[in-house]
Amino acid sequence: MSGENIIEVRGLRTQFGDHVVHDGLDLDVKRGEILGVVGGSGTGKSVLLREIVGLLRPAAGTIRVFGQDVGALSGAAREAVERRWGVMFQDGALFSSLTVRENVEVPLRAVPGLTDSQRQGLAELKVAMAGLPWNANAKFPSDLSGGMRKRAGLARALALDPEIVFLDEPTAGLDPIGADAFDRLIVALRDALNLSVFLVTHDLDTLHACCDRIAVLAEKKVLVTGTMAEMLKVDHPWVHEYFHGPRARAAQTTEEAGGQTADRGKG
Ligand SMILES: Nc1ncnc2c1ncn2[C@@H]1O[C@H](COP(=O)(O)OP(=O)(O)OP(=O)(O)O)[C@@H](O)[C@H]1O
Repeated sequence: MSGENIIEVRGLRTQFGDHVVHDGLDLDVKRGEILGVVGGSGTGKSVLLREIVGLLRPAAGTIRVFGQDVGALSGAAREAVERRWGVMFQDGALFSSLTVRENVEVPLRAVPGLTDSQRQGLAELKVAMAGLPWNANAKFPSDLSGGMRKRAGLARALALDPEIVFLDEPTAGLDPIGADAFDRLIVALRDALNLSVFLVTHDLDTLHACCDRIAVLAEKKVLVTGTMAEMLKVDHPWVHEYFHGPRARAAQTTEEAGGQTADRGKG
């Protein structure tokens, strides 16, 4: 991990009508790190992700990615920046009428000069990198398990060799073994591809297994950031309950037992 901030959010305000979700939110993501973003339901984790990737416009504040103010970019400059990140949405957000390989080909269609067979080959490579078997390429999303759909969504997020991957609750709905495998895949891909990862999660096991740092959203901002060890010392009611409650103890026990899945999600 370098000290360079690959994402910098400053003074972010998000408002839907009278409902203020973020007010004065600051956040840094460092190049090469896996940052876990946690917080109670409705604290605006997914909205923050959507704002950083430009799907929602904040009411105020700046978001710089790769040093560029993404809110100020348009046209070709904006597209060039968007090609440098990949997003995996919670449900995979796959096109149901396309096969897995065709879904992964969608972002590759924007790359000039690729022949059909080069594009197909690249898509198949990403499908393999996401840990899917060869025969998944020709399957439709409806033929896949939830875990396989997530891997297909990840393959699509990796299509353009991104520098940053955004993952929205990647292990939600997975069984413990599938979730453990996904955690390991995220770390392996970060190490192999030198990715920076912005990971929204409720999953304490994922925080233990994957994240270099954690950012806690509460009180309309990033209340605190730090390592898991630092989170354990934070004296704030929500943070304390989250990191010391029964689920946290189960996750800690699992980690101490060498990452075995037996206790994952219990508590
Ligand atoms: N397009 C929208 N219009 C109006 N309100 C919205 C919109 N998108 C999100 N919200 C509201 O913003 C708040 C934050 O939503 P968000 O989905 O980011 O929460 P979250 O922290 O990801 O929650 P969870 O952990 O439950 O997924 C919620 O109160 C939600 O209802």
